[in-house]
Amino acid sequence: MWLVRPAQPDDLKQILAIAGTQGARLSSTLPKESDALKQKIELSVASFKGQVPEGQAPRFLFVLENSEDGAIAGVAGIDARAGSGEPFYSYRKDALIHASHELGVSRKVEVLYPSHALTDQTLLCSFVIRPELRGTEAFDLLSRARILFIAEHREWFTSRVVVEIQGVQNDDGGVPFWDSLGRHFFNMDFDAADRYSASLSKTFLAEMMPHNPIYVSLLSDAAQAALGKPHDVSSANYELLTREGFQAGCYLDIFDGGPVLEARTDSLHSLVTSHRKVLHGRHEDDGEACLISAGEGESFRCTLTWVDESLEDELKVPVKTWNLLGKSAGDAVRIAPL
Ligand SMILES: NC(=[NH2+])NCCC[C@H](N)C(=O)O
Repeated sequence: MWLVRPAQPDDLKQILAIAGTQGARLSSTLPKESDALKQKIELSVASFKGQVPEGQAPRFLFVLENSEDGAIAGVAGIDARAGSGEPFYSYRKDALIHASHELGVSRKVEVLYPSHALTDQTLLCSFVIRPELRGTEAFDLLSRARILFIAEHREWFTSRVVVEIQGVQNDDGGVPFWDSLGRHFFNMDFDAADRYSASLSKTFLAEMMPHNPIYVSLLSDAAQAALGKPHDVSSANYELLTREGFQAGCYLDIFDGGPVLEARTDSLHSLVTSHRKVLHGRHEDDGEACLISAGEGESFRCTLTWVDESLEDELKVPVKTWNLLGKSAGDAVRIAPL
């Protein structure tokens, strides 16, 4: 069975392997270097315990584990505050009218403004899954388990949630938006910049990022076409998040021009449709398939199960679900329809 649980220091090797399977091509906020990843896991462990060091914001990292052999097949994160104490960078796409009454011309010009507006909003991040699981139930579980976690610990998170979606990258590794813009200022490949931004400090962004607004019409045609477009490999993720109620607004990723999706936390679909129930009685493998989560903080677990709901708040699930969640009769769980 598939289980989502908090990442542990022992998972380091397996998580590194997963971060690698993405290939250099795929960006995520998951560091691909052992030391940075180790630190990220340590901060996550402290976050789940509610013991984040002074001056840092909670950053949670979950893994998708195959309970039969303990193999990890995916990773997903939540940063309680985007930027985690530092500014969080985006571009805001806006428009200006350039017009001359005398000449009788009027033109709408798109402009990208560097913005820190999303700083401190809750951020879904670091989503990586084995490619063969993309779009499956395990994929749903890994992504949506985070929303059940937010539902269960609502006070840890802010009233809005954002997600940066990977933007367009060609098969040869070229990133049109980066090649037309970022490359001129950062003087490095997209992959290098992407790697730096996944490591813990981001001072290089403050130093290298152009401070002035960018006129979209001065970018290459390919870069303009890529603005706000998700990468093909992100499409399953994009669709899932759209079903959760996320929408693309005016914000774009500063490196690849990918869309930034936004939602009101309290309207997230899995949050609204999930219910707290009490575990009671056993049940066979049939009925309604659901996501089920249990446990607070470091003991949080989430899996897929068959449920039989009775009147009142009692819930019957198969014995193996009880075992996987480490819960017994009378314990509270949360379920959401698949
Ligand atoms: N594809 C990327 N790595 N883009 C950089 C994202 C940086 C992120 N918004 C931050 O401020 O931390």
